[in-house]
Amino acid sequence: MTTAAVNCNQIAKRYGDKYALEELSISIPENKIVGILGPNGSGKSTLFRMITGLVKPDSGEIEVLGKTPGWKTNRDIAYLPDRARWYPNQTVADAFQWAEQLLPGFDMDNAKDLANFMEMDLDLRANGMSRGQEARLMLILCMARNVPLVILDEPFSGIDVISRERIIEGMIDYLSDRDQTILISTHEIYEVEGMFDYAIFLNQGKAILSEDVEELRAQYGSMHDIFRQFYGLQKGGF
Ligand SMILES: Nc1ncnc2c1ncn2[C@@H]1O[C@H](COP(=O)(O)OP(=O)(O)OP(=O)(O)O)[C@@H](O)[C@H]1O
Repeated sequence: MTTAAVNCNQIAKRYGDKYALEELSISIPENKIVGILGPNGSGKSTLFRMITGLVKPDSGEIEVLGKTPGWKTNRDIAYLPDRARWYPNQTVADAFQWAEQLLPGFDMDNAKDLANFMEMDLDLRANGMSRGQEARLMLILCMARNVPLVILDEPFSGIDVISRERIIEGMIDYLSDRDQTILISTHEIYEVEGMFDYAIFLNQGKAILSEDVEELRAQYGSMHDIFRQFYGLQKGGF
């Protein structure tokens, strides 16, 4: 039987009179790479913030790794928020040392391997980093951690298309023998969908599909095709 990493039962979260999440009931299976997909404003980041305990549901129940989210569960979660900032004068190597001291489960050897395939120079200073290099650093800090749940909120934005393809290939390889649940939200669905074992499609705060990718492919075609069918995807993105 598959165990759930995250269970949401009839979750609602409202800002003013607008629902960010509404009647959300999903069960995210353990040890899978899961695409959390949907157009702008569909509730992806709100769901991630709720999983990390930063946002509380107005109603409904959420369980993460078998517990109510909060500081206790956060030791077991590596979270890459969509609007991260880095400190200006530190090098990549400094950032790794900082992470080794402060981030539970951070593994220096993993970080160095990841830096290698992402072509990150360890002497590069944060204030000299391009947006794409900063995105790589944040991704490495998150993925290098041996924790059961990793949340990557738009990890590839700012990374150019050629590097992105290489990074995604490297990630598939790196993640293939790790027992972790990885949640990834992305708008680069066409390039990334080969990574996913499971996908959840959100629309206006509700889950419209939540299924193994193989099942979804058999029923609807690619994840990109699902976007076309369910959200009226225009050519070139959404
Ligand atoms: N702190 C907040 N205050 C007010 N409204 C919010 C807040 N956070 C989220 N919302 C609203 O909740 C809805 C869901 O937002 P959320 O950021 O979760 O969407 P998203 O799917 O991550 O979007 P994107 O793809 O653009 O990152 C949006 O309508 C957004 O405006």
